Amino acid sequence: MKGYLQLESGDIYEGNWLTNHILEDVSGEIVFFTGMTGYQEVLTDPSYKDQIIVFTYPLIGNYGINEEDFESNRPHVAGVIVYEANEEASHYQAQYTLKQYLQKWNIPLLSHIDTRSVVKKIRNSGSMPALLTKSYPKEINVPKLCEDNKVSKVSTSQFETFGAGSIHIVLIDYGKKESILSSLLERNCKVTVIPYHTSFQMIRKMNPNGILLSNGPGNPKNLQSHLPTVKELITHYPTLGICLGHQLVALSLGGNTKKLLFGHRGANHPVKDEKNNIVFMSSQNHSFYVDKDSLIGTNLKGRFYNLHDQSIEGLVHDYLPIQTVQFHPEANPGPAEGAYVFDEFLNMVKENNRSNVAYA
Ligand SMILES: NC(=O)CC[C@H](N)C(=O)O
Repeated sequence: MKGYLQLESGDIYEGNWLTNHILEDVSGEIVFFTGMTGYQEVLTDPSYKDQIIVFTYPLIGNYGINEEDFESNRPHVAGVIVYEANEEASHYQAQYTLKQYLQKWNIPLLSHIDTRSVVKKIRNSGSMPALLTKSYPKEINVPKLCEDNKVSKVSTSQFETFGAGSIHIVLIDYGKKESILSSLLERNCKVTVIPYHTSFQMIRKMNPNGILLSNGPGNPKNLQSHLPTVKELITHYPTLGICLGHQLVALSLGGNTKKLLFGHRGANHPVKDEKNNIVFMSSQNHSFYVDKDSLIGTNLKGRFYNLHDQSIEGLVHDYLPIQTVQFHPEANPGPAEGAYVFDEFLNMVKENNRSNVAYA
């Protein structure tokens, strides 16, 4: 069955609508991911909530979908665009093909779209609203993007504790990836995952040794009303902020975030760590970034930089034990070269315990 991708710019692409029983049109912000593998992790990363994802690698689905590599309990993308979708999954762990999995969750999969051309459009004009439809669009009817609070759609509603280590980390769930939790558990932490709107007083009662502010979907400025809590947390506890968490730390201390033209989404973004004077490859998924000039007077300083566009990839604080990263140290998908950020964070937490800094 034919299907169409319409961009806000007016461009229309014809492809094959593979998830046949899904009849409705879907709309969302169109973004692209450049990794050759890792589509399962991308589909289930809550930071992709409501986005239409274009995979640039021309053959997606070879190894199917398995039970091991989910980053959350369901896919979050609004729609999926590929050049070719492999309908036979050849991997011993595969439980579904890509199409079966998306069909199960009512998410349209459109193939044989000229993904190169779509990506060139996005690179020139920026991430934009797009529509996936089964009937040829006769007029421009791409809905505007909805600037809602997407974090509220993906954060947990429960308090849950994992692991039994002596270091207790409270993980604030703005739409966390499972790999962030497992990165802490592998390092023998006790981790309590909590809803994003939990108050400072309640977190304080949990007596954490450190705070991890997770990744999450949408514009960080949609969480304006939560910034006072973030500020209170980071001035009382050693903190690691990842992606959205990094952006919230910057906003809460008076910095500013802006939107990139087309975002960073892939598994090979080179990052420079100026503290250790090394360059490594990182996994990334973000549209927003912290504006360097806005940090003047905040006591936050850049430590990590993206070598493609020099944008900030991580911050440290002049005197508080705060570390933030825009990239994904938990990888999945992509290289784990930045995983030492978790070790540094836990060393910072232990050091803080030892010196017992009298924060408040
Ligand atoms: N992965 C993330 O946490 C993304 C953060 C934010 N939603 C952005 O797009 O920039």
